Amino acid sequence: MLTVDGLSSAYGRIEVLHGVSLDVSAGEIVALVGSNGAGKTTLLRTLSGVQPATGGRILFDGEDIGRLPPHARVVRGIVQSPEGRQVFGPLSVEDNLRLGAFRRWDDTVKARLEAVYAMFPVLSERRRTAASSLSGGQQQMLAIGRALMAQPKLLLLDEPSLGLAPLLVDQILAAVVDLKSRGITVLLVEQNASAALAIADRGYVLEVGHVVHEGAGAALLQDPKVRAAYLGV
Ligand SMILES: Nc1ncnc2c1ncn2[C@@H]1O[C@H](COP(=O)(O)OP(=O)(O)OP(=O)(O)O)[C@@H](O)[C@H]1O
Repeated sequence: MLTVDGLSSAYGRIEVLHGVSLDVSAGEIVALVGSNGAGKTTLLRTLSGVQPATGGRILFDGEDIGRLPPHARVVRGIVQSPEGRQVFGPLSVEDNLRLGAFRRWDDTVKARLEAVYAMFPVLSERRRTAASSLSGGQQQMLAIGRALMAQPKLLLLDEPSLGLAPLLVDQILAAVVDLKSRGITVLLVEQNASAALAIADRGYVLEVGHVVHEGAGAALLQDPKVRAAYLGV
């Protein structure tokens, strides 16, 4: 589904991704882990098109999308749920969700809303509430729900567990597994590497803009080098 080949990206003259290559197949959860500042967020932003690539190729369903603007990538099914949730605080939960539907504004919006509410019932209960008054976990559900309204084929999820209590982390990661069972492919960035690798089919470890390890999620979890460097074991 997604092939990233030698991708580079820079802020001004400072390159932070140095020729990253990875693959994501349809139906997989692929985790991208690594320490602070490794370039994980930059990679997701380069895939969704809000950050320009300075080299390399991004193929999605066989098409080179590396020069397409972000909205054209959304139309093709690449949707990002950003780090820090970035919900629209003064707007209601439902209006936040409706904003996610912009790429296809037709009579399926209501059914899509109901599907999100079925997945996250607490959002349904609070549909008229301002997003700013939701808890951190609920805001994360809203951010994921908003991305789902765009009907992603490939969901780019940036740090969904950031700042959440352990019970909520489990709930959010269970939701990610649920997305996979609904046929959505997920590229998941997480600081919480062990939790992410535990639910991932495959994973990549990024270190200062390079892929330094890759493999099955379970294999990476068992790899002594990965455990020592990234899992604090
Ligand atoms: N807007 C920016 N301008 C300049 N440099 C940036 C910008 N955003 C990120 N960087 C730098 O790019 C590098 C990669 O950052 P990035 O946020 O992609 O890493 P990350 O792996 O997602 O880390 P984190 O988990 O802290 O978000 C870091 O050195 C960071 O300081």
